[in-house]
Amino acid sequence: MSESSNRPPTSLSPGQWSFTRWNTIGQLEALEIHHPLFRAIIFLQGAHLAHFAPQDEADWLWLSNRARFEPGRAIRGGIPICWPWFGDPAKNPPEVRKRIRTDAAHGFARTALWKLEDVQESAHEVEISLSLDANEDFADTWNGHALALITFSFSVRGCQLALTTTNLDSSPLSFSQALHTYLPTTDITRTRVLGLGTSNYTDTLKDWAYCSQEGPVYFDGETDRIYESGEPVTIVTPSGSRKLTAVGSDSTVVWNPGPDKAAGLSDFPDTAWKNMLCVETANAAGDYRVLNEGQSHTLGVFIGRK
Ligand SMILES: O=P(O)(O)OC[C@H]1O[C@@H](O)[C@H](O)[C@@H](O)[C@@H]1O
Repeated sequence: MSESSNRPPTSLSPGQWSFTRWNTIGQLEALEIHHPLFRAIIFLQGAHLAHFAPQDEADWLWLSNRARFEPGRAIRGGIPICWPWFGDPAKNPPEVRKRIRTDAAHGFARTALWKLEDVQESAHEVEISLSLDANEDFADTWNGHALALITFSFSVRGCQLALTTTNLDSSPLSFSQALHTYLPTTDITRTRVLGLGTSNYTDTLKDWAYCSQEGPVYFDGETDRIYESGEPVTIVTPSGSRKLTAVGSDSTVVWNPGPDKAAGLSDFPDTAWKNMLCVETANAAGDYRVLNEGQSHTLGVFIGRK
């Protein structure tokens, strides 16, 4: 970390923030929020929330100690925004796939530079909005025109993300997406996810077999599933619980790379799979969304205490 300042973005007037300031971390610009009640860090690249914690608490998000903060490189940990497609393009429904012109997973939003739109501060909350105009600048990888606007709301109760997509193109937009939340655990083998116990899911590791969940989700090796549920989930770890409450979502991805995949994963220590899991608030697989010209859809998650 280096070079902390109050450098304002062009769209906002200087000196108006009490708790928010610019910093350069690695090679990337970030907003650091140091509020008396909580702290957070958002990178402009990817509108990527890398840290959040109420004061005197450990970080609520997992961030790899090998994460690299470089232009064009996805940050391993925190909450990457997968948009305007989730996962492998080839595994997306044809309507989503037909706009994608690359093999790269998880869309381009997580490595694109977003624009700061607004910072609102109060004694209890900080709200920060960023936008990405996905126009012809992205024509190498995607055919469409859409606006993504994300608003982060931080308080001592937790953090909320609301990602609104508006189709600016004259033809209907089909897209998939996820708020790819990385969470810490002290022991993945003693971690479980509650709230998906009556849901069906696609197991991407069993040739995309369609399965039924019964009871809590446990982890005993690599796990990569798309659940057909947007119901609240509770993540119980040996050191505490978190509750994720979604809006605009009927799919939830649960992922842990396990030892073998971890060994080949970028910016990821070989043994880190023991101490993290991802629970991703999504519009994935059959839950992709379609917007006509001018229509919007909001995908959101509130990460709070149990
Ligand atoms: O390495 P990436 O592109 O950040 O993806 C990480 C994981 O993201 C998850 O959402 C997918 O379900 C996994 O299949 C994937 O491995």
